[in-house]
Amino acid sequence: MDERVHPEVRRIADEIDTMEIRGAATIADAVARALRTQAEESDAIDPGAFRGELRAAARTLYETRPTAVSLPNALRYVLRGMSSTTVEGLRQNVVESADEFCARLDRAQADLGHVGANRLRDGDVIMTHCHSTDALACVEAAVEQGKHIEAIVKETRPRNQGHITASELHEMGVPVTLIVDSAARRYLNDVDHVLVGADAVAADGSVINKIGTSGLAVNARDRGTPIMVAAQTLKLHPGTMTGHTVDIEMRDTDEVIDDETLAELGNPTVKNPAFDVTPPRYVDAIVTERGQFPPESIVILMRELFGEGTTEPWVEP
Ligand SMILES: O=C(COP(=O)(O)O)[C@H](O)[C@H](O)COP(=O)(O)O
Repeated sequence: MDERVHPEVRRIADEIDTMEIRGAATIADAVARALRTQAEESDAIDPGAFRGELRAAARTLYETRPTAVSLPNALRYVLRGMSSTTVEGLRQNVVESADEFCARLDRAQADLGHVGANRLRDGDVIMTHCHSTDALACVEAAVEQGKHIEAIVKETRPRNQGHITASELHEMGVPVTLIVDSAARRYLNDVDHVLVGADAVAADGSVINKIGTSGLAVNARDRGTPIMVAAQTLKLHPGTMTGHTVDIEMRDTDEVIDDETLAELGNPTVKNPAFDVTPPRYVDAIVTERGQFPPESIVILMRELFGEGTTEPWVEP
């Protein structure tokens, strides 16, 4: 571990790694705040040392989880603000960029919520997978508009993030039916929209989200149920414009089965991918704070936002 990295940044990195901090938007908010702390607490004596410290902190955060592109996008946003030639000026740059980033994130989610809410009608039933703050912002806005929405919530094995979704929908006054993941197809006939979030959206409109999203989308398409992805532009993956693919995180097998039970089964191989890729043909709309897009046209928005490429400011020059 790099000694220059502040203990608070390490703590946040650990919590992202163990998923106490999870979900793409929440991770982005946490890493921006972590960089802010690193800058505030830095005792670097010259601008070069300060930049090196911030790079080291960013690298520690970057290496926690590979799939949610909101993480590197947040690091880029905060670090690209470093333009001053003095330590005090650089500190100020980072604090301001981090604050601006977090405020924009909140605003984007609220704006996206209003766009998504327009797709939902009074009396609609949605089906959710995992827990997405962007997706729930759409439901919240619809409820605030006075619409009655009901939800069928998939539990989302192995980590059961569906429980968080069920509890937050309940707090909004949305009646919830909780189902096991394998019951999704059975209940799709009762559903008006599948509503999920995204960890990354690729330039071709593919959606990378919690494992099980692609199977749900294929089944929904088969039943004619529209699939709506709520993803603020922070989830757009700039690297995919230049041919890079999205790395799918493989997590520990102990999330799936404990060692004792595994041994009783004769120690079969266990695979635990955290995410999957839903091709654009199974997605009806990607809802962002900039409006809704058919997945195939998302690349136009990406070019506008990122140009043709991006930097990796956590890499040593
Ligand atoms: O797949 C997940 C979370 O996976 P994990 O639990 O493994 O982090 C969420 O759907 C997206 O991150 C979007 O969330 P949000 O809309 O809150 O950014």
